Amino acid sequence: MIRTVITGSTGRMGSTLLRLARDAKDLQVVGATVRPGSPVAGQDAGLAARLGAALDVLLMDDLDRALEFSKADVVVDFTGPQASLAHAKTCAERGVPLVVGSTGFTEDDSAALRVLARKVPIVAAPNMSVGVNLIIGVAAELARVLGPSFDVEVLEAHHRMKKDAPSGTALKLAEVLAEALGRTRDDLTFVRDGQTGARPPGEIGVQALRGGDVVGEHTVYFFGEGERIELTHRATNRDQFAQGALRAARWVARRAPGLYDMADVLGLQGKT
Ligand SMILES: NC(=O)C1=CN([C@@H]2O[C@H](COP(=O)(O)OP(=O)(O)OC[C@H]3O[C@@H](n4cnc5c(N)ncnc54)[C@H](OP(=O)(O)O)[C@@H]3O)[C@@H](O)[C@H]2O)C=CC1
Ligand SMILES: O=C(O)C1=N[C@H](C(=O)O)C[C@H](O)C1
Repeated sequence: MIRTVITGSTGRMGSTLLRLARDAKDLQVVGATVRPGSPVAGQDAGLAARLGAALDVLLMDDLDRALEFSKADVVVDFTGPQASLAHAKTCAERGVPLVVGSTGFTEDDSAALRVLARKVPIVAAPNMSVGVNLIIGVAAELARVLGPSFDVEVLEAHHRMKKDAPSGTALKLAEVLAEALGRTRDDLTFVRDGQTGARPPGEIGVQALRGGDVVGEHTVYFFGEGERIELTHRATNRDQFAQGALRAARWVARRAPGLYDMADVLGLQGKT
């Protein structure tokens, strides 16, 4: 049984994780945290996360204390970049493996996560659905085969409550496309406004739509002469993200320290 602590447990992802982990036969939820000072601290996690059933785990607003009492094997964190970094520091100090799904990290944040991963195994991925991680590889292969004569663009759409843009998934797609085409992050364009002039060759546009309750949609466009290829992933609920995260939790709980991604967890691209 893998003893699991879930942070951000009353959020959109946290409550999804609680529901799916509660029903998993090989996982035991031994802790659930909320934002420090949250008024729901002390309440039953199941009830507070709108699961409708008591989970016999009381919400805590301090991960270090939750780990002290829970003897967790793994922490699963979908909170936000700054909270995730703080949680990674706590997990590194306590030697507890971590799964990080948060997005919106700066380059410095990512560097700090790499340093912390020297002490503890961390799986970090902007999208934990199997489907998206498969199309990341397909998109790179399409770019390699189609070559520089195709103009490549990334479009994403998310719910109105999303705090960061573009999505971490769109950034990951753009980065692997740039690498496949021998380009750099400097070739990524996020804003087109005013007299932009003709599209520079080699540019990769990344655009974000926000509205309603869109769970997460990503399309890679390959615009050619006389033809256009579109590669799209649409999530219709958050279960696939959460199932991927729990799969990562099972995987990382027994790993050596290091920074891993979902390609490692899924054994993609020759990774075992
Ligand atoms: N990798 C993937 O597959 C996916 C990644 N994401 C990413 O996950 C993150 C969360 O998304 P989502 O669930 O929609 O966001 P929510 O805002 O719904 O959930 C975040 C939760 O974390 C809580 N929180 C904030 N700070 C802390 C803290 N220090 N300690 C404990 N809890 C804290 C928030 O509390 P409060 O409500 O008080 O603010 C909130 O309940 C985002 O970065 C998003 O991009 C989302 C889906 C899939
Ligand atoms: O905030 C969300 O909801 C999501 N964020 C992730 C991202 O930024 O890529 C993953 C997923 O698309 C949902």
